[in-house]
Amino acid sequence: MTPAARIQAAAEVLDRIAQGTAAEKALLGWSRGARYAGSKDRAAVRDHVFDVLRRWRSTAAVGGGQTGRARMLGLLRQDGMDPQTLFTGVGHAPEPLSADELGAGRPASGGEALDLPDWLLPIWTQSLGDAAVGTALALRQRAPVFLRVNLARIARSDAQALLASDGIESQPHPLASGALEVTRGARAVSRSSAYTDGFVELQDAASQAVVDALPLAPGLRVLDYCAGGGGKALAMAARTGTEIQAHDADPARMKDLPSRTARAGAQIRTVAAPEGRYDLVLCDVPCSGAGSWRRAPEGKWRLSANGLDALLQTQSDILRQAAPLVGAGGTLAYATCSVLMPENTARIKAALAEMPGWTLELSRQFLPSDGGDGFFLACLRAPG
Ligand SMILES: C[S@@+](CC[C@H](N)C(=O)[O-])C[C@H]1O[C@@H](n2cnc3c(N)ncnc32)[C@H](O)[C@@H]1O
Repeated sequence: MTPAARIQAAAEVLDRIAQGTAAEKALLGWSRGARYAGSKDRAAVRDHVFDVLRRWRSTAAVGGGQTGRARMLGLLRQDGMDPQTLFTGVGHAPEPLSADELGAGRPASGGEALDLPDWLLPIWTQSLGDAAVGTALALRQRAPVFLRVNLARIARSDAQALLASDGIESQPHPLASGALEVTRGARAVSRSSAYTDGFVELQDAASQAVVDALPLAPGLRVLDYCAGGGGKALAMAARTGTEIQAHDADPARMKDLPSRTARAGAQIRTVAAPEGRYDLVLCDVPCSGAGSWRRAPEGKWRLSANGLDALLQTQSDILRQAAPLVGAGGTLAYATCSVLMPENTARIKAALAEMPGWTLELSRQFLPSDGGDGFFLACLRAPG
């Protein structure tokens, strides 16, 4: 496919997304009907689609309309490219721009320019203060690809060398002890021997930093209460070298955990009903995902004020369920991939008000300006 044909394809996929189809489904639908498209074409169309999703409002303003075609026009204009060199109508390129289209479009402003929903702006500003604009703008960019080196089995520099033998270039990232930022060859990671043999995992650097900050030690009784796919459980197991228990209200979310555990050579036991007292219980709760909107930008436009309220309720409920599982002097750790104060410090403040004798040991907000996604971690110590 030519670069112009990829733009036409992305515009069509974006139209399906605007009609309510999820991005992954819309991309799959397109690629099933596009047998002529090679892997580089699919990757390029996907990149265009996700670039627009991150900048859904501003591309529409700059492109002068709500269609996929207008948004692609806006994207090209924002990126300083001349759309007329691509909108030629030749081959599978988009049709040439009409006089109306050439005259349409205006600079984005306010929430549009930040690519945030208007209802969220006051919460965003209150949550982030001086970092509000910079954080919103960072979430309009593509996320770096980070790996977590399985330090239980290999040194970071040896993992780098192993990746390099498969053509993958990386550099250590200061945010976490095992973090590598992939600088070349990211698409080859899942086929590399370093990955298939369990020496590296895909995990955001701030997500790794959250685990680095937990009071973990070999032999502690540790429960990942909201384990999901197990990214943090695996990182905890690599740190302790001993068993981690994994639980999730929806056990189906943990279906890949046994194979990931085996690949990493880790010890993780899934538990349907956690029993007894633990030294550490991690609650990596469901959240808005506002810290990771550069990776999952649809979440930005799907979130509503009511949806956020429901999440806050769930987060508080989970803290209430998990606290009794923490033994005397043990730690209840609370994590989100959000930068919104109501989900972070405000949730912890509300929880502590209901937990006499508990103390706040650690509270840290990670922002995209630290390099990784936006994450929050708080550690609460049970009365001893
Ligand atoms: C943010 S995800 C966890 C991600 C995971 N820790 C990781 O690092 O890959 C949140 C998880 O919490 C689970 N969950 C939701 N409500 C829950 C509850 N009341 N108790 C336990 N888990 C719950 C969801 O099913 C989901 O898998």
